[in-house]
Amino acid sequence: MQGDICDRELIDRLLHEHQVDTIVHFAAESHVDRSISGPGEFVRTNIQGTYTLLEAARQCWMAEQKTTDGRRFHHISTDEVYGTLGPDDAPFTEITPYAPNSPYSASKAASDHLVRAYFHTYGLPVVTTNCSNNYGPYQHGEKFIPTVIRSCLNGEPIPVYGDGRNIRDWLYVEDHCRGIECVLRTGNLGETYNIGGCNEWRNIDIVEYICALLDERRPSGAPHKRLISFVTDRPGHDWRYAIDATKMQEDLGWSPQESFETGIIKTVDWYLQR
Ligand SMILES: Cc1cn([C@H]2C[C@H](O)[C@@H](COP(=O)(O)OP(=O)(O)O[C@H]3O[C@H](C)C(=O)[C@H](O)[C@H]3O)O2)c(=O)[nH]c1=O
Repeated sequence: MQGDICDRELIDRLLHEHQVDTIVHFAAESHVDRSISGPGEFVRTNIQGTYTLLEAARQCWMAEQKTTDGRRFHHISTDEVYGTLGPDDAPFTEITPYAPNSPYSASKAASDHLVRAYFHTYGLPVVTTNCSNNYGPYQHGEKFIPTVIRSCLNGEPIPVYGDGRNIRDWLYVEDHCRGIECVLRTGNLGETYNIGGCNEWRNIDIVEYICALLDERRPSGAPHKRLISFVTDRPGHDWRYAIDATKMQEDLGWSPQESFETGIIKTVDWYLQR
């Protein structure tokens, strides 16, 4: 669906014309750096936009059609709402307190709270999933892994923020999709589920791994590692994210199928074949 998520008339029309009974709410401004340079659009899209969708669903399903049977509002969110971890901290679980640090994560936390409130106050049938860092084919070029691969292929500096020791938990996009499908089919209404890749990597290790893969698959005469360029750190840069996906595993039988090593080969090959 294309259009402005804050356009209530448009959303109402779509819900009615297509007799929508399931909403999977992916729409968001998602890039932390952009939220630092321009937080307003994140407040509008992520908070106002989620409110607009929730209100439209409540009006259509509850006020007009007067049934929530077979209806479901699935809100896609992020592990960034939990803030940052230290080296020895346990990974985020569904009961980790919210502590967002960037305008992006604060706007997603606000949207999660609105979704929760619509369940508790109005009984809207909602579920929320909070995922770790996605990667794979077709990812937006602003993200880290596309930036690394593109820089290598163009022979340009690979920008690594700070000392490159920040850690992320990498989730292959198809594992995320399988997780969402699983929650859509069998997740309990009102619940939240953490979907993570169980793949914690330091940024610098990711860069070196991709450089080595490209040295084999697209040799350029000199090691791609030479392109690594440490640049000014992101303000308020969260140090580590990691998800404990036990609830997904034990309650719904989901676990990621890709290791980082298998997922990154598929991703790099997708760029090489384009
Ligand atoms: C773009 C870029 C990033 N980085 C570093 C910053 C992070 O430590 C790491 C990943 O950065 P990226 O901006 O790709 O992703 P996060 O800031 O971790 O956030 C992402 O994962 C979460 C779950 C979401 O919810 C966000 O929507 C999504 O954008 O690489 C660099 O070192 N250089 C770069 O050029």
